[in-house]
Amino acid sequence: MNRDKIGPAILFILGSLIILDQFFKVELFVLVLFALPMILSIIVLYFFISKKKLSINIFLKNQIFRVNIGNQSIYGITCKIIGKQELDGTANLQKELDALLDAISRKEIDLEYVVITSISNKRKSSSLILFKKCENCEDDIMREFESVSIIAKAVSPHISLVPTPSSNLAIPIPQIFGNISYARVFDKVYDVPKSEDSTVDYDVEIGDITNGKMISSPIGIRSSDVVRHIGIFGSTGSGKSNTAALLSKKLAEIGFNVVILDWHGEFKNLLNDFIVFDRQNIIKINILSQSYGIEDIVDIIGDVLQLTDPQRFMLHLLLLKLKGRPFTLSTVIDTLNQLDEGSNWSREVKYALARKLLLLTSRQGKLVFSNEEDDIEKILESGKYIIDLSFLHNIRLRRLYGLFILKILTDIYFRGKSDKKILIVIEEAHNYFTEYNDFINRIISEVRKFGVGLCIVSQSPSSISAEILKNTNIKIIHSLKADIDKRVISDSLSLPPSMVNFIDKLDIGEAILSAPNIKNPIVVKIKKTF
Ligand SMILES: Nc1ncnc2c1ncn2[C@@H]1O[C@H](COP(=O)(O)OP(=O)(O)OP(=O)(O)O)[C@@H](O)[C@H]1O
Repeated sequence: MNRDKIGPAILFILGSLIILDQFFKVELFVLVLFALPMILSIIVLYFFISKKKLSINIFLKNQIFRVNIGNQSIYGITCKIIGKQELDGTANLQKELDALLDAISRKEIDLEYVVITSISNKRKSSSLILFKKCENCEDDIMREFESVSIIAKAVSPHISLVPTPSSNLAIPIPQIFGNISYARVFDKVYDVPKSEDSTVDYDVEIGDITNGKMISSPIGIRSSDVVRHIGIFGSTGSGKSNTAALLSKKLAEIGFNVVILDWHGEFKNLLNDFIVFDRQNIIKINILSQSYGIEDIVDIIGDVLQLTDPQRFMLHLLLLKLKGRPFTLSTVIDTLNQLDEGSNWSREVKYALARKLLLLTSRQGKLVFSNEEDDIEKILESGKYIIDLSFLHNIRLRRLYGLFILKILTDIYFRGKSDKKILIVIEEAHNYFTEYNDFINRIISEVRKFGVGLCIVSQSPSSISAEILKNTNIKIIHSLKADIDKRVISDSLSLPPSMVNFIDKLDIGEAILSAPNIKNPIVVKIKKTF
């Protein structure tokens, strides 16, 4: 029976007695004699029933409270958040509190946390309550409190958490806040990585789920998702190369061909069982080879040398005419001269094109572009290779050579010449992007169905084309410092605010992983390759 039914019940009894009195002319004191016990028994019944329904019983042990509600128990602990200001006022308590709550929000546990800030005229105080629905779990609560206290010491040296004793009547919300006046209505909503994510299926383990302090279960990606392309992003020194090397090693172990286009020549130190092509062992490319489609060659040269449309058209004509002749400075000039001299317009285009093509016939250009073509398809047919591009000092030449290798490799797959899947790692990928990215944008969307997975590695996701970002379905985000990069990544992943705040706080080797096999992005500590 609830409280608002008592009044009507008593009125009903009184009304019935008055009617009885009218009909049977009973004495008033007899009526009162009847009515009183009835009313009393209703009140007693009410308290008895309501006590049975909701028994709240607060119990205290080591500052831990237990609240029994019906047959459920909640265990918890309340702690005052006490901030101590330095004498010279240098402690940034707000920042420390944010860091502490950030760290707590990353913990993967089944406890609930509530921050309560009470504000009155005289006092302002904040406290943290951690609690859990459970039975006999004082020890769990105490352990959690100790772990939170350790985190507080590490991330917020001027803030301490002091447990508040509860009485058996109430769980007090503390009134005094250290030696400073401090209150804040906390407005952040945290989306804590859920432990269910640890049950995802994967066959390429890359690390362990972490909350920044503790490591929980191992996690990885599915090799079947590799052809949906991988993006590894992070500032210098954040751990990108290690992650790319780890993926290369693991995928090679399960039968992928792996080719790394190594911009700075650092991978041979990370993967010493890969075959290395470098200055001593250069793969030579014949641009005029019969087997390469002219459209792709025009796009690659046009993108890297930033050719205008008329120059691209002229290049197309030039390549058609040059077929079967050596690609040397004199043949290029000769052939250009044979092309229609009809108008001033074409003469200007010709000279501008000839000037830009000088790069390919330069001393460095001749190291990699040659008529004595190597059988690249044979060389890279199967296995694991590092192609060290760092011996090419001219950046545009390095970019050209890298893209030609990419084209030749993808052609092998387009023609169905390999039944093994391949991972092509494009290190320092931002270097391949210019104002025009026709070739690389086309490749990334086409190669997927042919068993080719691209792994784009870059310290500057904001310099990568939107097309590429959209097409990398597995993203591994190491610490990023520049605001523009953080924004580009958080927009492309629709990251929750707590994770966005976190991108620049990740430690070396830590990364946010977003992949088709994982429901929500999670923080992972990547394994070290060696
Ligand atoms: N998962 C990891 N665990 C522990 N240490 C790591 C991890 N990943 C990288 N490191 C260490 O961090 C340092 C930088 O790593 P790495 O070269 O992979 O970073 P990077 O982002 O590729 O840097 P850069 O852009 O300068 O090439 C190295 O000393 C490496 O040993």
